[in-house]
Order: sequence, then C-alpha cells, then structure tokens
Amino acid sequence: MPLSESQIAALLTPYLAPVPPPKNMMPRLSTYLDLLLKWNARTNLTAIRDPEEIVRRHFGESLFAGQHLGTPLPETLLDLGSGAGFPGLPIAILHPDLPVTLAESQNKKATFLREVARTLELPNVEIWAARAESLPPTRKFHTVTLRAVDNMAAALTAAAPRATHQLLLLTSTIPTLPPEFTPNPPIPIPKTQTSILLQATRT
Ligand SMILES: C[S@@+](CC[C@H](N)C(=O)[O-])C[C@H]1O[C@@H](n2cnc3c(N)ncnc32)[C@H](O)[C@@H]1O
Repeated sequence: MPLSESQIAALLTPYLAPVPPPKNMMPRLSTYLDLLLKWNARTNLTAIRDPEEIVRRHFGESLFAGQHLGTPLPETLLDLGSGAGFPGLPIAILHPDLPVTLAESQNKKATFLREVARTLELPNVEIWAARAESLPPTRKFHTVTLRAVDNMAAALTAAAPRATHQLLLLTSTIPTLPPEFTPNPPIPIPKTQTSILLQATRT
C-alpha cells in the first residue's frame, strides 16, 4: 500500500522545522518513494524495504541534514557516494535552487538517480556517474556531504580537496577528520540512538 502525502508528512514531522515546506516537496517525495520502491523490487538500491522506514531513515535524516547547511545556504553541494540519493536528493528537493551534484560510481544507482532527477524536474541536480575522485580537479563545492559510505577514511580523503567551506557527515562514529577541517559539536539525529550530524568547517 503506497503512503499518502499526508502520511509521509506525518512521518517526517520529527525531522522538520515547523515551517511550511517548499512548494512541491511532499508530491516530489511521494514520487521519489514510489520510484524507489519500484526499482528496489528488482535491483538492490537500499536494504531498507519498508516504506515508512525509508521515509524516516532516508528522507527524514537527509532532510534534517538539509536544514543544517548553514546560513546563507551553500552555493554548491556535492553528495559523495550518494547511493539511492541520500542525503543529496532530499536536500535538492528541500532547496530546489541549490546546485547539487550526486557522485555515485555504481552504474545502476546512477541510472536510478538520473531517472528521479528527470521525473521530479530538478534542473539543478547533476549526476556524476563515476567515482568522485574522477571529477575534474577544478570542480570544487562549497559543501560536501557523506552518509553511510563503506570506507569513511577513503571517502574523507576524496571529499576534503573538493570542499571549499565545509564537510557534513551523517555517521554513527566520529571519524578522524582531515587536519584542515574543524568539527562543531555533533548534533543527534532525531529518532535514532546512534546517528549524528557532524559539521566540520575548513579553517
Ligand atoms: C553504502 S552506500 C550509501 C549510499 C547513501 N549515501 C546512503 O546513505 O544511503 C555507499 C555508496 O557510495 C558509493 N561510493 C563509494 N565511494 C565512492 C566514490 N569515491 N565516488 C562515488 N561513489 C562512491 C558506492 O557505490 C555506494 O553506492
């Protein structure tokens, strides 16, 4: 049974500030969820299969990160190892004017990301269907996000030279950060025992 937009909104309440969401956010999240469930039935995009859990864990945590990008909003954002789009795609839905690049090296996941960006009509989303390390050296981003990457140390090595201002990590452990980045106190992510948001500023 698909979730209605109002069910999605209710599940997201703990993660969102009590302000009206941007126009089109709930319809876009609803379409994204439908696509994810459809694709996940035949190809393994995410191990979480329960729609409510997808909304809470993937959408909710990503949107929570999207509300901690700082003020003013970043000029550009790279989501390194985006998988099925987390946290980068919900952030792009929350901030449709923010140019977001999703780097994902697995072809089937990158194809899915393209399909979602096309269907949701998100013109500011770019899919980099290869390793982030292969982006041209001149490509830098105000903010680089990382969530659930398999090898955090390697991902941080790839992320650091790309981030002109900050790294934003969704993680359960505090990793050793590159020395040019200074962490702020971690922020607990709602409804989880262990996950934190760790923002680190280039100094
Ligand atoms: C465990 S998944 C997590 C995906 C997503 N961030 C999430 O939280 O659901 C990690 C993904 O990162 C991708 N990945 C790892 N290192 C990468 C790199 N250097 N460049 C691009 N993609 C990378 C992998 O292909 C994989 O799909």
